[in-house]
Amino acid sequence: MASLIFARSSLLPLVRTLKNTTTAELITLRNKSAIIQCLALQNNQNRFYATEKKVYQRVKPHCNVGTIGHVDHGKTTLTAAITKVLSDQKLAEAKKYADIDNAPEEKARGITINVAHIEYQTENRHYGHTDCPGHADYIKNMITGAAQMDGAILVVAATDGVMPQTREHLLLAKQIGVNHIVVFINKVDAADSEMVELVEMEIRELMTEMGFDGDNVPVICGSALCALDGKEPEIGSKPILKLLEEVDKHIPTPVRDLDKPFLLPVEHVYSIPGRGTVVTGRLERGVVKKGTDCEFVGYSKTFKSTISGIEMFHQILDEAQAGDQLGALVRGVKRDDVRRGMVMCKPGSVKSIDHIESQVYILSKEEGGRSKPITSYVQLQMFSRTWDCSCQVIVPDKEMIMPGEDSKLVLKMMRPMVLEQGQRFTLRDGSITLGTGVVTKVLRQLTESERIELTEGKKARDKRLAAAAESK
Ligand SMILES: Nc1nc2c(ncn2[C@@H]2O[C@H](COP(=O)(O)OP(=O)(O)OP(=O)(O)O)[C@@H](O)[C@H]2O)c(=O)[nH]1
Ligand SMILES: [Mg+2]
Repeated sequence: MASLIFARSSLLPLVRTLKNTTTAELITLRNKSAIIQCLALQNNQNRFYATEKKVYQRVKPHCNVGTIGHVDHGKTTLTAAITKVLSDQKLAEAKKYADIDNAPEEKARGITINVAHIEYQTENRHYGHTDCPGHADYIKNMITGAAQMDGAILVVAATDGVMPQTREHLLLAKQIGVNHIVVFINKVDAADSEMVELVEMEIRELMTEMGFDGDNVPVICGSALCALDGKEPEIGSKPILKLLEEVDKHIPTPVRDLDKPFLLPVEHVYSIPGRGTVVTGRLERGVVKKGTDCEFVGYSKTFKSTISGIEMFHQILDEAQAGDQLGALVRGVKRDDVRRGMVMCKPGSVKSIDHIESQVYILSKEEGGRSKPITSYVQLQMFSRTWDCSCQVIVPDKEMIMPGEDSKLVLKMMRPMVLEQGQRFTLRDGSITLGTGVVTKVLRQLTESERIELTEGKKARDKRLAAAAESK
């Protein structure tokens, strides 16, 4: 929000000098670069920024991908090779290996991740590409969604075949819902063709075993190093182009947030005398219009209403889009009916959930976490969107999770809240952030007796059960 205000206020005087630019038009602009882009377009001569700053032109659909796979199998070399081959077609800026491998540090909820964000295009799409320098960075990046991937390129060296991290990255991809994978068998310059065939069979088998469509997954064989060095096009640049063709075809363009049913996590609720109740927050997805029916969900409650007015920056508008920070006037709702943490959404599009399976990364001490491991039955505070709620953790499959480790975790919520597959959250204990996670599966609702046991303890549950039996 701050940056939006900044963008508007710093650019407004400049904008006003332009002919044909009304304030109303500006309100619909999303951010600084959009404003710059719009100015450039309106001004035809691209006088303002085009010479100083590259303007991102949204002409092709955007897709986020990344390279995953075992250490040293050639993920970074392949990333560099892709930019090299595409730069020959003026579709990317060639990046050197060292530019990618020295990825700047990025902080995602207290976790430092080294991640390189590379940009390139094919004829059909614009890509954001993520490459991480190390195994731990991949795990953290995938769980925190620091660069959420719509699909991934799995790199396997023909010289090694499937290795432990090939498995681990695939498993994690499956677990968190990165379902579209294209395989690149790398280093074919250093392996004979029989070996390459064997590795291909091995990967298809592994992927089938993990629940991917192993028989039909595109597998391309080549040498990233040859492509990067501009040598042997048959195993160099050609397979890279083939790979990109398969990525274009096989990884679907994600549904844009604007096309999804709308959802706004409530940040604040105000009562405005003479007008009614206004809820504020950032529209996470979809589009809302004045007059739209809505539903409030959270804290075990669900009720319907209608949006009778929308405001942004103290101005009234008819429609708001994903990304907008807005206030919505809601009909027939009392101030006390709604509270921060609920969501306002398209009726019927979300549910309150109290039992989930997740994949979490537990922070190490150096990352600001605790030095103690996490064990079953402890109670932690879970934060997601604008709500927080106590929950009980169950560590399945093992005794405990050590700091710095990632693991599956089952969470039982003290109160049902809006949670969806793919939703990210953090776990805290007092003022310490212990870990971060992503919902991988919604489990069945807790039974009444499980709920009593969870909120009031085993004794209370037994007492109630006994009382109920007696009254029968
Ligand atoms: N012979 C041969 N070597 C390659 C090829 N691609 C990469 N290499 C070499 O393999 C080594 C590892 O390559 P990287 O690109 O750093 O591998 P990585 O998967 O990014 O490694 P990490 O980020 O450490 O997991 C380097 O020495 C590369 O030069 C190839 O096609 N053929
Ligand atoms: Mg690398």
